[in-house]
Amino acid sequence: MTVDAKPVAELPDPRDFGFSVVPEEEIPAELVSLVEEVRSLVDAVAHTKAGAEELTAAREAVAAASDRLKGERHGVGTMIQQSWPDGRVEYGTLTNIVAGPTNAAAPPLRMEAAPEGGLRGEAVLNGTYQGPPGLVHGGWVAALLDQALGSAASAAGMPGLTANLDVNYRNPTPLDAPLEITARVSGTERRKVFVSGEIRHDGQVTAEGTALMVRMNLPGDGGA
Ligand SMILES: CCCCCCCCCCCC(=O)SCCNC(=O)CCNC(=O)[C@H](O)C(C)(C)COP(=O)(O)OP(=O)(O)OC[C@H]1O[C@@H](n2cnc3c(N)ncnc32)[C@H](O)[C@@H]1OP(=O)(O)O
Repeated sequence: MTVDAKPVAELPDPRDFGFSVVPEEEIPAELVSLVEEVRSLVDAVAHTKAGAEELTAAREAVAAASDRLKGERHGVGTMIQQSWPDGRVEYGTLTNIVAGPTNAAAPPLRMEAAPEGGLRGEAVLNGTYQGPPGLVHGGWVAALLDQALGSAASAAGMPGLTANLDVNYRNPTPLDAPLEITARVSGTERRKVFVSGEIRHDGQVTAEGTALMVRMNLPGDGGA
């Protein structure tokens, strides 16, 4: 179903709407490396059996590290501009909880153009994303799909916000295992963008989702 589809010729530049934008290539390699280390730290803390002395020493080391980073900060809402090998430029938020490259709480998920159309990405979620024993929390399964579906709409030139998300959990989604996430636009109607996607492990669908994204109301849309 495609009615009155209006993909934008070029994605709007968030700078034109007053947002700060950081090009991904300007993120220092040292920050990328620090974020990786903090991801390991969160996992280590969540699972540690260390004794009181080691825990106290670790807390002091972490507090000292926090103090070192209490200088100038990016504001909430800062965006990141990512350029992909396929030539696609995407804007997201720097600290997006699913895909933000500087957010140590993000897995992170990165979506690239899939040969069959739409987008494809891979992620491994460790034990800090746990719901049932050994399995990814259902809310995080939904979050992965929401992000992938939103990215698919954005990659098709129709960035927007999720108005509705439906998730079917078909099989358990394992922790510490490679997950494949796929998403694509299935139809449009005025500003409504219908998207669908799946999460797979070892080729088996663990969850599938559909969403309605409502495309950003841009100047010149005439309210369509
Ligand atoms: C740079 C970017 C990077 C983009 C990067 C991409 C990655 C981001 C991925 C993460 C996605 C998120 O987490 S987004 C965060 C979670 N979502 C939100 O916070 C959104 C909260 N909701 C809203 O702000 C609003 O309700 C909107 C924007 C969704 C829609 O408001 P609106 O703009 O005023 O549009 P509105 O006229 O109401 O609706 C337009 C059309 O959609 C229909 N519609 C609206 N809501 C629904 C609904 N729930 N179910 C069915 N249909 C609906 C209406 O009937 C209408 O159809 P018709 O009359 O045309 O037939």
